[in-house]
Amino acid sequence: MATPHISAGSGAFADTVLLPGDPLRAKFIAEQYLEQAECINQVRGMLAYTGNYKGLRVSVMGSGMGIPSCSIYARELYTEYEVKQIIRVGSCGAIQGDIQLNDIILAMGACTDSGVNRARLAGHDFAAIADYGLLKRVADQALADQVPVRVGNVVSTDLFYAPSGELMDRADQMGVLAVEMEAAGLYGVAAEYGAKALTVLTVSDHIRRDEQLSSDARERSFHSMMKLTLDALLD
Ligand SMILES: O=P(O)(O)O[C@H]1O[C@H](CO)[C@@H](O)[C@H]1O
Ligand SMILES: O=c1cc[nH]c(=O)[nH]1
Repeated sequence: MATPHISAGSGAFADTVLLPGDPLRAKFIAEQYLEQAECINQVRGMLAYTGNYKGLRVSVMGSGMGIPSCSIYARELYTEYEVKQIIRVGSCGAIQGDIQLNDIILAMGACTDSGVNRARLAGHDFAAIADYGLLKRVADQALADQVPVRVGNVVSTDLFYAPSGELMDRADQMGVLAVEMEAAGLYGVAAEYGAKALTVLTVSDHIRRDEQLSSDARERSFHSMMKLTLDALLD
């Protein structure tokens, strides 16, 4: 059952996996939110845990940074561990001027400068979209909890340090809310394997303004996003 990247045994993952980029955020989520959390993977330091949230069995695992790393884990979780749905819980940089630090964004769709989804669709554009049922669950939970969220497009870039701002300028003009590095790849993998995926993001910095959260806050805060996402999974 073990894969080249995951040593967990058969049945070790729950049907639902939360997938932050940072493996230490995965550890923090397991320690803060899951009862009886058990560490089920440490290969490459990509920590994974399974435990219970208010009686629901849930797993959480780091994906690493960028579409290639995230795609490896997503594919192995869907195909080797029979995971049904993956929810990325990530950080992002705001693009639109009216978005503030710590705002929550639900990525209904994800643009990208990566070639992975064109490779999947014979060279053509693939509309990388969230699973509607998962998206609606989290949006409804946000409404019920009176947690403001923005729902829309993000852009998943290959380069964190881009040589020019052209892509961000065009994304801004086209209403793209934020930039991160995995959602479009995750949605492509989910589509390829007939599985479900959603990306929920907390704004950690603003690409137009000199504003950013510390690395510690990126690892150990984001409580509003975590509670919203986990509560949305309950019946
Ligand atoms: O905080 P995570 O979930 O890693 O997400 C964002 O942070 C990393 C870049 O700093 C990229 O992975 C980007 O998508
Ligand atoms: O990918 C990312 C994540 C956070 N902030 C950015 O500017 N880019």
